[in-house]
Order: sequence, then structure tokens, then C-alpha cells
Amino acid sequence: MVVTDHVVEDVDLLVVGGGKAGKTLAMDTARAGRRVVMVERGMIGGTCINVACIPTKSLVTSARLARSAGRAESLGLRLGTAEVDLGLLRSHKEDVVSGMVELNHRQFLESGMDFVLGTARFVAERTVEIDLHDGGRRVVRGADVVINTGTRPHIAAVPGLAEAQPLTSESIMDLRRIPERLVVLGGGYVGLEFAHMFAAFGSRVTVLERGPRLLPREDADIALALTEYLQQDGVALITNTTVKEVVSERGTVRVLLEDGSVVTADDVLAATGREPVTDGLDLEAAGVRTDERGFVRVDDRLATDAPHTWAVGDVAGSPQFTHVSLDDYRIVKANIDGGTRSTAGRLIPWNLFTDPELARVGLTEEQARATGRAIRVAKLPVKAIPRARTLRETRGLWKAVVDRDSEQILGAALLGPESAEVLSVLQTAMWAQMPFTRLRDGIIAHPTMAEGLNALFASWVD
Ligand SMILES: Cc1cc2nc3c(=O)[nH]c(=O)nc-3n(C[C@H](O)[C@H](O)[C@H](O)COP(=O)(O)OP(=O)(O)OC[C@H]3O[C@@H](n4cnc5c(N)ncnc54)[C@H](O)[C@@H]3O)c2cc1C
Ligand SMILES: NC(=O)c1ccc[n+]([C@@H]2O[C@H](COP(=O)([O-])OP(=O)(O)OC[C@H]3O[C@@H](n4cnc5c(N)ncnc54)[C@H](O)[C@@H]3O)[C@@H](O)[C@H]2O)c1
Repeated sequence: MVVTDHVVEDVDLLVVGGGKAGKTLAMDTARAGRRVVMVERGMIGGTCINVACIPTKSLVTSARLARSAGRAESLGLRLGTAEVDLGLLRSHKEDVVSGMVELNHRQFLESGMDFVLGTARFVAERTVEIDLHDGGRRVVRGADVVINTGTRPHIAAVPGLAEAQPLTSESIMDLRRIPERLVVLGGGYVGLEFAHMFAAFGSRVTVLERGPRLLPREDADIALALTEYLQQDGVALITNTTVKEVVSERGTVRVLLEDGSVVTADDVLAATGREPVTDGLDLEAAGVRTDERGFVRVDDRLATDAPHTWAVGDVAGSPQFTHVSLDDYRIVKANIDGGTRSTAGRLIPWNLFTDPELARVGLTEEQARATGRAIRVAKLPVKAIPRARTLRETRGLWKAVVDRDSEQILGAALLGPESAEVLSVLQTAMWAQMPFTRLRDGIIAHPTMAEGLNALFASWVD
């Protein structure tokens, strides 16, 4: 029963939180002529375009240019030293972000959905009460409800860290200053992208990672190649370390490590993972349960414990990438219409946008060996690819793992310039279940980075 003084509005689809999956589903469903309400707390277009992928990658472009300017003479140019202008840097980022926000907003309205700016809270199964931003309340019940409220930075329970008011992936992009010394807690995606970026902007950066090395889920040779060029670019890396305490005094942060050493900086960036945004949602009222880490519990169809209630994207515990959230949309769209699409067995690529970038898909060598199948391993230093020489960026290593019997590609790690683009070529071959020989022997235009695939699949080390 719904306990409220407000009239309950019934709609076909109610989307709570306008992330990638939710907004795409809302627009699609509205365009099909159904009644849709999407409630968004503030970020029109969601996390990715406002405070995550899009602003970071815009700043990565600036960082790349700063680094290129530093070696301009090797390209025959005298540019002088690159100098960060915080105002210009901010407006570059904000220009890209606001362009995408405006585009999203226009598309929301054109789709015919009822886009509601407000904060939603469940009051019953499939029913939310919305605190409207411009005052007032609405109560909306969906025949189907999709929860897409995302994640936010998690501040690790390190003594003194919260009190030191660390920067997060969001606040660091306010760009109020470029810290002279920046210490980054966590050597994952967020930590490494910002570490490399701020080193290019002139910060002296130290990354503290508790794992035995960077990227513990990647093969050691790839992690080592990445480690080497980060160090070449001035990023200090301390792995296998435990932070005992963070002490903030008079504008300086001191990070005390368990071995007795101290790292001193002007700012600390907390980059140790993200936590689900479910507080204030009153999920119990909806009959929706969470798992032990607080993510919404879903089955492989992305159905929650409550009937006709689905969860998608980061908050559903899906791998935290925008393209995965988009695929969650495809799955839920099919299942709302009575289908049986599953998240099982998805081939999910991802990229770490250090510069050059790391592009990954499928199994690592270590994972492939663990399956017990017979495999072959191909490796190619990026400097062997002519295009890399013309780009004057020859750092990096490409690697692929192939099934010895079927000759199909099981996975790849491409560390080098433009790898993220090349990866999609390789992934297409995996979708098509092509033997690696097609990439080894096919004509690929010269000089491109993709051309390196010819050479990669002729460079067996095993
Ligand atoms: C710094 C950074 C860089 C990243 N870079 C990349 C990248 O390059 N590539 C990539 O694929 N992924 C990247 N990611 C990950 C990516 O941003 C996330 O996986 C993706 O944004 C998740 O989207 P989502 O669909 O789960 O929802 P989100 O986009 O997180 O949307 C959730 C929405 O719900 C709203 N909301 C929350 N609670 C309520 C409520 N009670 N009522 C109403 N609305 C509510 C929020 O305001 C938000 O807009 C990055 C992440 C970070 C932090
Ligand atoms: N390019 C991209 O696609 C991109 C970019 C940024 C973020 N993301 C997404 O956002 C997610 C969150 O990123 P993230 O970097 O915050 O998390 P993460 O899980 O990728 O990395 C966190 C790192 O912090 C380390 N760590 C944890 N606690 C620590 C401690 N107390 N001291 C030292 N190290 C500690 C972990 O060992 C790990 O290496 C990623 O998993 C990714 O899915 C994607």
C-alpha cells in the first residue's frame, strides 16, 4: 500500500537516476509512445559526461599536448615550455562537458519522456516519492522500474584520511590549482589517469598502491611496461605499501607509511574505488535487496528481488564502465519486453587512458593458462610499428593470446598510442570468431597503428 497524501501517477516506465543505461532506455521507450518518467538528482546526462569519462579524457588531451610540447624539438619545432592556464584548462573541460549536457537535455525533451529534476525515494513497490528541485512533490508508480543511481568515490577507512579532506576524482577536476606535490592513494584507473595527467601539468606525483604492483589483474610484463613509462614521465610509484595515517596541517598533507617512511604533499587524491549510491533511496520499501558490498542485488537478467524492478550500471554491481551500462540497457530493454537476455559471457573491453593508453579485452596470458587450454602468446614492442615511429611515441607493448587448436583470439593487451581504437578491430575478429591468421595475413593500410596487427600475429613468443 502507498502511504502518501499525493496522487499516485501511473506510468509505463519509471527510471530512477539518469545514468547511461537509464537515460537510453527512457528515451527509447518514450519514443515508442509509452509514458516514461525519469528522475535525476542533478547531473543531466549522468556521471560519465559530467564528472568522469568525458571531463577526464578532455583533460588527458591537454596533458598529452603538454607532454608533446615538452619534446617539440624532436619534431622540429620550438614551442617553449607548456604552461598550464587554469582558467583556460577549466573552460576547455567545461566547454566539452556543457556541450554534451545540452545535447543530452535536448534529446531527453525531444524523446517525449517526462524528465524530472528531483531526488527519488521509494515509498512502496515500484513507487517513488520525488522531492522536486523547484519545490513540491510527486509520487510516481511504474509498471516497470529501473534503478540506475550509479556510484561515487569511496574514501578508504585510513586513519586521518577523511579529516584531511582528500581530493576525489570529482573535486580534483574543479582545477582550482595544480598542486606542486600530489600524492595519489590507489594505483587503479582513477589513480593512474590523474597521476599521469597531473605529472604532465607539472605536479610532482607519488602513487601509493597497496598491491604488489600496479594493475595486479594484468600480466606482469604489461604492468611493467606501463610502470616504466610512468616513471620515465616523473611519476613516483610506491607499491606493496600500507598507509598508516594521513596527517593534514597548515596546508600540507603527510602520509605515514607502515615502514616508517613519510610522503609529504600539498594534496592527496583518494582513488581507492567507488561505492554504490543507494542511501536515501529506501530500497526496502521497494522490496529491493542489496549485497554485502551495498550494490543492488540482481540476477543475470538484471532483475532485482522485487517484481518488475530492475537495476543497471554501476549500482547493480556491473563492471564500472559506461559501455557496460549501455549494454545493461540492451539487456533490460529486452527483458522488460518478455525476453531472457543475460549478462553472462559478455566480452567487455576497457581502456586505461594513461598516455599512451592500455587497451584490454578478453583473457590475460595468466588467465588463459589457468583454463588449462593449449595457448600461443604473441608479443610485439610498439617500436616495431612504423606508425609509432612517425608519431614519435614508441613506448609500449602489444600482446595477444590465441587458442592453439582453434586459432581464435582469446584476449589482448595493447599498450601504446591509439591502442583503444585498434582494440576494436581485434575485438571484432573475436566476435566473428576469426582465426588470428586473418589479422596476420589481411591487407591493413600503411602506416597505421592497426597495421601492427599483421606483425603482432607473426611474433610468437610461445
Ligand atoms: C574519473 C572517472 C573516469 C572514468 N572514465 C571512464 C572511461 O573513460 N570509460 C568508461 O567506460 N568508464 C569510465 N568511468 C566509469 C563510468 O563513469 C561509470 O561506469 C558510468 O558513469 C556508470 O554509469 P551508470 O549508468 O551506472 O550511472 P551514472 O552515470 O553514475 O548515473 C547515476 C545518476 O543517478 C543520479 N541519482 C543518484 N541517486 C539519485 C536519486 N535518489 N534520485 C534521482 N537521481 C539519482 C545521479 O545524479 C546520477 O546522475 C570513469 C569513472 C570515473 C570516476
Ligand atoms: N578509463 C576508464 O574506463 C576508467 C577510468 C576511471 C575509472 N573507471 C572505473 O571506475 C572504477 C573505480 O576506479 P578506481 O581507480 O577508484 O578503483 P580501482 O578499483 O580500479 O582501483 C583502486 C586501487 O586502489 C588500491 N587501494 C585500495 N585501497 C588502498 C589503500 N588503502 N592504500 C593503497 N591502495 C589502495 C587497490 O589495490 C586498487 O589498485 C574502476 O574500476 C573503473 O571501472 C574507468
